[in-house]
Amino acid sequence: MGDTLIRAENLACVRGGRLLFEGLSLAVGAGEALRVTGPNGSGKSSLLRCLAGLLPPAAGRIEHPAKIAWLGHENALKPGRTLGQELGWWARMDDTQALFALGLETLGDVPVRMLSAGQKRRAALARVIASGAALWLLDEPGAGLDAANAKALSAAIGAHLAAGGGAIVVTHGETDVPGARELAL
Ligand SMILES: Nc1ncnc2c1ncn2[C@@H]1O[C@H](COP(=O)(O)OP(=O)(O)OP(=O)(O)O)[C@@H](O)[C@H]1O
Repeated sequence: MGDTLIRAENLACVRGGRLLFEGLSLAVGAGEALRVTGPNGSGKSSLLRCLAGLLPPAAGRIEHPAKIAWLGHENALKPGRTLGQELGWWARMDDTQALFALGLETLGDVPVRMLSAGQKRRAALARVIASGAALWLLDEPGAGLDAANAKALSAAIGAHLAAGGGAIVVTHGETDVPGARELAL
């Protein structure tokens, strides 16, 4: 493994009084990806929230030397602001980031609430890419994307890994994560 971006040992997660998983350990290094799979309700999103520091685990230890960018089911874009206001960093985007931005630039003056589901997802993904974080934690990132953008997402993850980043991606199979190991819950 390359430089460790995140390491978790013996994690347990309890939600609503129910034990979702225990004794779970994982590590992701530079250039590596983990694909988290499992049935609905098995705790994939909860695991990602624990790793992102948004949900305290019931047991275990998490260390992440790397800066994290987390993408949940919601896109965390303010509905009343325009896309241009929310993504005011267009000028800083490079070619890879433009994969997602492509086609969105013309929507800069549109309030976020009027964007389509796929457009919002692409904007949220563009923000992850532009964050500069080494470790991406992506919860069903391909939700709402058409085939071309799903492919662009996989390419963006691949480019991130090739550049020494890492990713943990929750997916029901809609996102191809190049070279990923699988963690099945
Ligand atoms: N805030 C909460 N309070 C109580 N229980 C919760 C809470 N959030 C999630 N849960 C429960 O935790 C369990 C795991 O949910 P989680 O969203 O982590 O599953 P998942 O594997 O990501 O599911 P899906 O594939 O449907 O997205 C579910 O039974 C859910 O009802």
